[in-house]
Amino acid sequence: MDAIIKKFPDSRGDAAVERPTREQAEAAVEVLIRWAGDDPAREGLRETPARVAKSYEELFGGYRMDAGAVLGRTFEEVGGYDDMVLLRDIDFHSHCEHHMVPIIGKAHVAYLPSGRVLGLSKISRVVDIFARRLQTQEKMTVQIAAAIEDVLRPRGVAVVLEAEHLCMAMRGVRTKGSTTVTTSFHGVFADDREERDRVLSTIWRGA
Ligand SMILES: Nc1nc2c(ncn2[C@@H]2O[C@H](COP(=O)(O)OP(=O)(O)OP(=O)(O)O)[C@@H](O)[C@H]2O)c(=O)[nH]1
Ligand SMILES: [Zn+2]
Repeated sequence: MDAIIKKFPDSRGDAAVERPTREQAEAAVEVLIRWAGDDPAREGLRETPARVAKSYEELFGGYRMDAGAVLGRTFEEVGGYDDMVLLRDIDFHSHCEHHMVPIIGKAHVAYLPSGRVLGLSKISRVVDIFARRLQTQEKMTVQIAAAIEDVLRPRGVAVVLEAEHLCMAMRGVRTKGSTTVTTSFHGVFADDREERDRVLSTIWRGA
């Protein structure tokens, strides 16, 4: 059985770990139910450890996906188009690595091609791959930008994430409705203020 999750080249800091068995994962959920104060043996909760273990495979499936492989399929046939490509308002759901509570937000991803372009869906897929890991918003922003930069070598990449952290809304400080914005700019978007302003104004106000 493959007990080790491979450290993907694009993962930038997500360590390789030994995977527990499903039985061990279910037992851990049972302990957390008791820690919350409920009885895992009662009818409504009896199947819950199994459901949670299964849902984790989906919610955290990003550890078993390789952004480089998804982005690897690029193409050139775009009729000479060489201006900015921006995918705006990509919904994502992640979990903060401090509390394992949801981060819900939108990603905006732009690049300036240098010959090759990406299939548009691949940008959403890459956001999803990094969202489905335990994250900080800063790390996720950098990972998305770095993955596109590594594979496509475009003239510029800009990634903007805006998200609500439920660990701040449901617990702790209980600040509701605040949005955290993070950005990562590479190439032209880092060096040229006009290009950076152009991408930001397109993200916030539309073309
Ligand atoms: N920079 C950053 N901080 C985050 C992110 N998600 C959650 N946090 C913060 O991580 C911090 C963890 O702080 P700690 O003091 O170690 O933990 P805590 O006692 O649970 O903190 P409180 O949330 O203030 O109750 C908190 O300030 C969270 O708001 C993120 O994506 N980026
Ligand atoms: Zn948190």
